[in-house]
Amino acid sequence: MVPFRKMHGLGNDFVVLDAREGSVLDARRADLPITPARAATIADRRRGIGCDQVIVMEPGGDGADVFMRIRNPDGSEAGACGNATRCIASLVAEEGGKDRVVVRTVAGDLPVERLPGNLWRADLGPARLGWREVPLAREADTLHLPIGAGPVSDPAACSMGNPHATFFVPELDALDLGAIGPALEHDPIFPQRANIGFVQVLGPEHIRLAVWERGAGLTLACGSGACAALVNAARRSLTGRRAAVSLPGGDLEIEWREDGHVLMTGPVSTAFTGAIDLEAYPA
Ligand SMILES: N[C@H](CCC[C@H](N)C(=O)O)C(=O)O
Repeated sequence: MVPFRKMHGLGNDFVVLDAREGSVLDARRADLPITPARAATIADRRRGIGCDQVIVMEPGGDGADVFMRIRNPDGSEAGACGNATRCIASLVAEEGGKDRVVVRTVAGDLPVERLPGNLWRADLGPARLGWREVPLAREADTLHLPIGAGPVSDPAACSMGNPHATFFVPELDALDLGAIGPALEHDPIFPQRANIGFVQVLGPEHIRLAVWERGAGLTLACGSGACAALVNAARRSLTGRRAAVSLPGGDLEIEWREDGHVLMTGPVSTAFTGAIDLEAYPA
């Protein structure tokens, strides 16, 4: 049996598996790999445990406390997951009795620190603003992309280690995100698809955000999406460089630092722990 921990950040939920040295899933063992197919079944809310992302902890290597592998329910690997970054950081901080840890991802090393009141602040690294960094399929102004669907158009785009487009709308509740999300996620301008954020600006330090996530669909919260939304709002002078981002699952505090790095502060929760027979999940 393989132990797992069911965690979430503002309702953006994860199944966390441990493949570090000495764990049942020790990454050096080839017999129980978390393949894309296996991750997809684990994430399935009927055939598996169910979650927005499957997170596998692997050895961090020099300079990092842990490596975080991120898989969406469709099996695709992602370069960033803000809410899971806080969750994984809290686990390794607890293990090591530390208040500051480094979570390594394919997109870079992310320092995370514990704050009072079950809050964690993660540096999600620099916002990448160039069209090749998003990435886009062709040269375009990342502040005004020539795409749209239904009532929305003219998004801004950036990468937080994963691709994001941000649409600015007058009233979030007037949108049918399920109807327009898939077409935008798969727009040909995004060669790696994209996470699609919809923002209603409430003031210079407060925005509402809903995200249709790449490979996952509508989630209650998206940490990297909140970072991208704040950066894109600030680039358009709709907010300052720091704002509260209100998502369906709750609020994150986001700051786009003068050095380009984006800080995200928010809570961490564990819902339950359990164990699964991984052999029952097709590789
Ligand atoms: N669906 C995202 C990964 C998870 C991002 C989100 N859960 C977060 O908290 O940042 C992608 O494919 O880039």
